[in-house]
Amino acid sequence: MDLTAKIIKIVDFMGSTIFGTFHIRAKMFIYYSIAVLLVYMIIKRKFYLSKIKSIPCKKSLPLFGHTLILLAGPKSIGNLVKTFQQECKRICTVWFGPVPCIVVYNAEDMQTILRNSKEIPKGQSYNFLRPWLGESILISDGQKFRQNKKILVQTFHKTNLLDFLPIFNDNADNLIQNFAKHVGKGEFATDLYLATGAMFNLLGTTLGVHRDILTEEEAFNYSLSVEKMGEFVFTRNIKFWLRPDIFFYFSNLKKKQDDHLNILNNLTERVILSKKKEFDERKSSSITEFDENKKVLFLENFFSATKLNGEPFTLKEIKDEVMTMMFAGQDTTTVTLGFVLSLLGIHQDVQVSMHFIELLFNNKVYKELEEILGYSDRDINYEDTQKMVYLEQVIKETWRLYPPINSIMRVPIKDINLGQYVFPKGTTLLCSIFLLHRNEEYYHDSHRFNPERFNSDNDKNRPPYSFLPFSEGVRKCIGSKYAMLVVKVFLAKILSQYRVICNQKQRDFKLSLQLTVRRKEGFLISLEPRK
Ligand code: HEM
Repeated sequence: MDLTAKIIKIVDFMGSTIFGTFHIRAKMFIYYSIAVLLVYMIIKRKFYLSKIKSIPCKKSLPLFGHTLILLAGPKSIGNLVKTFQQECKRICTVWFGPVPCIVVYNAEDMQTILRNSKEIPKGQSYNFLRPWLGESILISDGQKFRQNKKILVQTFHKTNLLDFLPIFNDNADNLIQNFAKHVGKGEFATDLYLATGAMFNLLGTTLGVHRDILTEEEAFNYSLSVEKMGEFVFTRNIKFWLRPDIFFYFSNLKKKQDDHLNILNNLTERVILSKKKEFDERKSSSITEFDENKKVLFLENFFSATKLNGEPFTLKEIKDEVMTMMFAGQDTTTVTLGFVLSLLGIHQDVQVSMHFIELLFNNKVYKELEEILGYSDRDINYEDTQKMVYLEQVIKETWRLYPPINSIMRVPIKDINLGQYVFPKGTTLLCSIFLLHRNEEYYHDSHRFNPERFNSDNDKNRPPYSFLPFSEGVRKCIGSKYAMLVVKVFLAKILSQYRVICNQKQRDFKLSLQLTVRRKEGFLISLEPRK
């Protein structure tokens, strides 16, 4: 008997075992129930669709929605922005296959959403991050979020940030040494140097370990895996058929994800276990030797803290938080540095204060650094960073054009009525920081790099919730001050040593708008010595 005949026989047998012994009335009952369920689902769907009807939507294909367009990617980022700005001015529905998602990019709706974290929580929107970040602060809501946030915010308090400065300076010097190999030798990709620099900062400041514990290869692999994991999560969101776990588990993407997760898990566990051993030995050796003030923030806070139920945090829970810090803090600062260097490399007028330009543009970055640091390559202290006013404008303008986290997601737990439209319960709201920052309503000539937008006068005139690189409200980034400090130290060190050149035009950047915004071609720059 061939295989097909065998299968038919098995199906026949199963059908008669399930239904054959049933009374005819029982069979009819099952058929009617299925029909009623289908009708109920169709009505429910129609009712749901009527709620989002008033939100503008670009033409889409049945079943596939906008997925094919999203997969092909915009021909240029300018096209994408134009489409949103001209066809759907403030808000629009995008279909990921049969699943709608409301994209928001106006300040008023952003405010409504981000201020109402009780009725519009993160919910299930970050589910695909769970295999990587577990139930960490970035993903959880409610009590678990509040419990973990209490411990984490201590780490990022201003008084602690000052203690991090020697670590930032040391790692910036290490980066300069790596850059030195490329000085005067043309264009090179800075991505992995910047990523490992950002990673070493986090290792030092949150875990209390020096970069020496890793080989160069381990550091590169870890940084690459963080980037890849972001890519996989994004792909799973767009390719709607990979959303259900059952399909994802048998996909090639899952295999690749597991490989990168292994790299991240192994290294993180290794560091946590060695620090835990050190912590326990120090604590038990002698009470007097255990200096509370010297404890390593973040990690040791988790070792000594207890949860709301009085139990200590498990290794898995601590690992989830560490992985979250390494993701939230590494990729974001890496791309910030990459974009600032690229933009300054293009806009030489902003970077260098040549004599005649100085008359037109005072306060340019290099002039400012020269005034603060003289010609010395000494370490940067906190007071120095406070004087870097123009550099701060440049960083903020870079965050406006290329917000590292380009969008965040929320899911309302009840219908949110906004007058002209409704955010229905259970629908993903995608708050696009990228599109908000290019909204002509708030930023005239929005594609142009112009740090003057952030001078003290212009800063006051911007409507609330129109500049959100770190989001806002209860779920605002906890690392915003840390990020500004580390970026200033790194840029001050790089720019006072080297003149940065970037040969691409800004409009030729090939952007990938995944979890973080990046240049697909890499952050390509060349360096010339300053002195
Ligand atoms: C340029 C640098 C950074 C940018 C642009 C940035 C941006 C953001 C944004 C937009 C969010 C909100 C995410 C959401 O609501 O879904 C966020 C959350 C978060 N960020 Fe950052 N971040 C940066 C650096 C950092 C650093 C350095 C750390 C820590 C080392 C950090 C830790 C976190 C954490 C833990 C959250 C979750 C907060 C919560 O859910 O309540 N970030 N960040």
